[in-house]
Amino acid sequence: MPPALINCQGPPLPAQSFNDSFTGYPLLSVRTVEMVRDTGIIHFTVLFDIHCFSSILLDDSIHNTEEADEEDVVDLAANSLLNKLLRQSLVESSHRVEVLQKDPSSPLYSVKTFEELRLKEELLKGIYAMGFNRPSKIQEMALPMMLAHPPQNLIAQSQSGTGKTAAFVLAMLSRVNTLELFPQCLCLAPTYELALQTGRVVERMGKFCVDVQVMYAVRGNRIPRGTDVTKQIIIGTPGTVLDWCFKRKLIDLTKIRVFVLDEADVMIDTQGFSDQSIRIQRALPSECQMLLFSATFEDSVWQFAERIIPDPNVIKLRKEELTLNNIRQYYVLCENRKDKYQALCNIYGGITIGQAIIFCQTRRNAKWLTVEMMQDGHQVSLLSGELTVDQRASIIQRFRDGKEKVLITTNVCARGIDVKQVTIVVNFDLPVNQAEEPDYETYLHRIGRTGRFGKKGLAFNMIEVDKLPLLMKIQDHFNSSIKQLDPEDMDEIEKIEY
Ligand SMILES: Nc1ncnc2c1ncn2[C@@H]1O[C@H](COP(=O)(O)OP(=O)(O)OP(=O)(O)O)[C@@H](O)[C@H]1O
Repeated sequence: MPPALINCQGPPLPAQSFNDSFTGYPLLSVRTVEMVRDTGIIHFTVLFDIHCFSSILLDDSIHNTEEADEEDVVDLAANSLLNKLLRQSLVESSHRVEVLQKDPSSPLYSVKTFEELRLKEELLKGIYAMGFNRPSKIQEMALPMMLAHPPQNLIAQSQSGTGKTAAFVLAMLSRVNTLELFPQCLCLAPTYELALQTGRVVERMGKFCVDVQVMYAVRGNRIPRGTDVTKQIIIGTPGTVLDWCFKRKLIDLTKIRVFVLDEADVMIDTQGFSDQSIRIQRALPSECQMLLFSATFEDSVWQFAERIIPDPNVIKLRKEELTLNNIRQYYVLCENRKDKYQALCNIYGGITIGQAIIFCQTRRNAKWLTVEMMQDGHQVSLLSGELTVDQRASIIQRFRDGKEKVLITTNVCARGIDVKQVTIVVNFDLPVNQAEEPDYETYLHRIGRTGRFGKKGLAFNMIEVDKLPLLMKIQDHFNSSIKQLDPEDMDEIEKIEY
């Protein structure tokens, strides 16, 4: 898509101001700003990129491109970053924390306050400055283990947002000896952006620990061989850390006291990262404290965790389960895409809809639907995989703020993104896997989000006749009823309440 040009006149403004003035339009981003002074008037030439549905309106050829027909694959690292960017507070769980001690006979400590941890004054100040009043559920159990003497190893699993990062950052900050100017704590993260996010937490929590410094071992941060690295906390991606340790000799692994492997589930999903992490871990001294964190605990994560963390304590906090119990599910039989859209309009016209998320299987369908709805005057936004994580975050935030009533998306947002006020989910296309079988997990994630925290939700499935057997399989799988709805019967539609 070629960039577009705006010419305008006005007072002198830095380029950033142009970006700021376009932040209300997440689909526009400023590429360059040129300023020309002409007899007292300043002319600006702003070159900006138009993303998403604006591009379709301007470029019909998109319907014919292969790219437009792509399904969005779920990118774990991008989702994790998105979650972090959007998170507003701690995620609570009603489950109990499960603890498996390496030595079951040793007493199990938990804390209810940060004071009980006897932290350095400046660290406690940093915690309170972040607005933390008391440890989160996982921190209550994990912090005493992480701060124990002698240090103990830990594998901790709990869903995103439950306070794991804050816990290991606290452990790293409390173990740094500020009189020693060399790397003492090493944290591995799966991507550059995730490393930066962790670094920000170190900087915020360590705000009053003025002698503690962080450095990023990430691609692009080129430090000449032989440089004397004096920063005590290193956060980086496995490949670059390996390079810094073995090739460039910037980090002496034998002096590391705390080793953290964050987002283990994302890490093992990235080719080569498990082996690189294991090579790093093998060079650490035996007394180094080793900590591993993961938001999920499939067998593969568990196997990796056991390989890399010797003699661990294990802490798990189960996730709130998604359920379809509070959700009334309907299906509408349709001939084709146009027909599905018509049915959607009838439903939309028949019931009062607060906010809705509509899921499509491909980018092409999502774009097509966005254009149709916009042309019919609906306020919609489109979220699909070609957007950067920042653009996705901005679109979701606008939707959360109620600026658009409908969010059209692909599987890119099927999991993990909470918008509490959404009560209606539409499957414009059923989720299917590569074998063209129903994707039950994704169905549950798409729809289960509406009926959370005891709220009631509504789900509509738009089904082509040949897809009906798939829907029946979904119904059987979840042992829940999905009722047929006649999209022409407005009386019936109007009776649906939520
Ligand atoms: N004890 C606490 N009290 C209040 N807020 C907290 C506490 N601990 C962490 N938080 C906040 O809760 C949010 C989630 O915490 P954190 O990032 O540590 O969770 P996480 O489990 O590491 O999530 P992820 O897996 O996405 O990294 C953050 O906004 C963080 O500042």
